[in-house]
Amino acid sequence: MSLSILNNPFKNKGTAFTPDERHELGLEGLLPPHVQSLDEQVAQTFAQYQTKPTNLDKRQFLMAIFDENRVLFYKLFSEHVADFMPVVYDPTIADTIENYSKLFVDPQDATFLSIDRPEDMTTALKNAADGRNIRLIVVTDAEGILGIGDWGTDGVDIAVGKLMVYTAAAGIDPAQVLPVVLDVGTNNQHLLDSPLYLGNRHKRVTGERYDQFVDQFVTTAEELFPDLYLHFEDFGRDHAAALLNRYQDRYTVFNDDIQGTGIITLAAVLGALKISKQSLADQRYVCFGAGTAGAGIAKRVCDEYVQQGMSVAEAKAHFYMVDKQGLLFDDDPTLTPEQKPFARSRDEFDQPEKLTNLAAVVAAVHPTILVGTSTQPGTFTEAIVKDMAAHTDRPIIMPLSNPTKLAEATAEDLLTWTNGRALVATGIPAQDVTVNGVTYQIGQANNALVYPGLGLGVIAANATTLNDDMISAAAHSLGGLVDTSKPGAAILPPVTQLSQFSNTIAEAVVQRAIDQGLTKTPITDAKKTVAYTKWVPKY
Ligand SMILES: NC(=O)c1ccc[n+]([C@@H]2O[C@H](COP(=O)([O-])OP(=O)(O)OC[C@H]3O[C@@H](n4cnc5c(N)ncnc54)[C@H](O)[C@@H]3O)[C@@H](O)[C@H]2O)c1
Ligand SMILES: O=C(O)C[C@H](O)C(=O)O
Ligand SMILES: [Mn+2]
Repeated sequence: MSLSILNNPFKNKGTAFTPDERHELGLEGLLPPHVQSLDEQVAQTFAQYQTKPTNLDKRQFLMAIFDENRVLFYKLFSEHVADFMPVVYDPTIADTIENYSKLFVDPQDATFLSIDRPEDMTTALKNAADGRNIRLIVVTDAEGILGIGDWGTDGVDIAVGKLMVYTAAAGIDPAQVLPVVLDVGTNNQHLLDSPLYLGNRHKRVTGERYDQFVDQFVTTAEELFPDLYLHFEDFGRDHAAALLNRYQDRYTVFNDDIQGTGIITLAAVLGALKISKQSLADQRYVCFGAGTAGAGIAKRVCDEYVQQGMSVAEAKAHFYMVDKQGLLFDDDPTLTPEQKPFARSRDEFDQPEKLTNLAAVVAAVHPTILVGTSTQPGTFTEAIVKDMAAHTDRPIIMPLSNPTKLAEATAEDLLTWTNGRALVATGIPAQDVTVNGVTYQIGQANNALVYPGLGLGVIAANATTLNDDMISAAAHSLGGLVDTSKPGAAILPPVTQLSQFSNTIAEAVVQRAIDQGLTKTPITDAKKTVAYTKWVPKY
């Protein structure tokens, strides 16, 4: 019993156990005599954290604390959110995924579901829940981890990391969450060849068996955990939108890459327009990399046009999608269902056959908004950016591909090339940039700025569904928080305020659920409901 408490991160307080507790729990002699307060533990561990030379070392150190003591981990995280985000989450999480099998020491309470053992599904989920009331699952099949591709079982860390941010940012109870990886194999040859690889050593299963396995997972999880909010993360382009469409009317589900990214990028656009004092109606939008995120964002921004009073056809006329083949045309048989609504007609252009790359499209279209979700580093070149900036005063440019090594451009280059005129947000955190004596703060257009608050709202409301209205409310609540009074202001609120605006988002989402009658039980006060639901790290 005594050792099981020290080994249970949900119950362990380590040196903070009082003499009475030590006596009651049979811990006499199992801890050093001095009793520390939580604050003392936080100060000591933070000092130790600061001695670690690299972000990967820092993360390893924090994960050891996570494995031992959740309260301490989240108290520490919540006091240093902006500091820890790039270490616990993106971009360092990409390094941990790329080295997962090599660095493995602990499964970190994740659930590993193998397509080769579907008969174990129920038992596995029950084992992992261990009697806990699970309200939130982040599930991945790891086919499209960030922009780094297929990582099989090793992609489980994205589910673990996303959940850490949920709790640190929005106070989701860490005892009510479950990270899940669906190991359906991997097409990553490097993993298949690696003697250390911990996942199933075969190619990805696709088709009917894949669909059945995912379906078995969704229905089993929903049955075991009836108040579940199910977050899909980093599925491949062929599955992400299809799965969202399949389940969103039946269950309370969310796709972060489609919807989370859509919300944050719309919020960034609205923030930018607040600064430039322009209207959405006057924008021309180019998406570079029309995959899961690119199409998800375009849909969200397009819906905003419609909400502001345009017809769907008028709204779509503002969008130009570019993928590997160049501008997407409606006669292209390879278009995905998500790309189709935005494909253009060749008749609109003098020389459509020339529009096979981003530079040609920018030259032809003169976009005012350029969003990068292509996974192709450095593709927002100086020539392209200068061409764009020659036709608009305040070009809105967002290189969103993660991690750092895949970004389409750096904030510094974008501001330098445009003499400070570009309104920029990046996927990963970026330092301030000074151009001509003005210091520009760079907003982070990463879905981590919205999914925690959105999730807290959905969970607090115990919403029966997550619909477009609630999603739109989340985006708008964030846009209102941008401080445009100073020159160089960022187009999104800073990560240092993540806890505050997660709360704002959650309240807006609960209110919208109440207004639409979508709460499982009657709720009257959104603010109180959110406050009541939040978990606080304390002993
Ligand atoms: N900032 C955020 O919050 C956020 C959220 C989601 C995704 N992302 C990033 O966006 C990127 C894409 O993610 P995704 O989930 O959409 O992946 P995806 O695979 O679904 O989409 C990538 C798209 O880029 C296209 N592409 C590849 N090479 C190209 C090229 N040379 N020119 C033009 N297009 C090209 C692909 O064909 C595909 O359609 C990743 O780097 C990911 O980290 C960022
Ligand atoms: O994980 C992130 O940093 C954001 C996003 O979900 C992505 O896939 O890149
Ligand atoms: Mn993602």
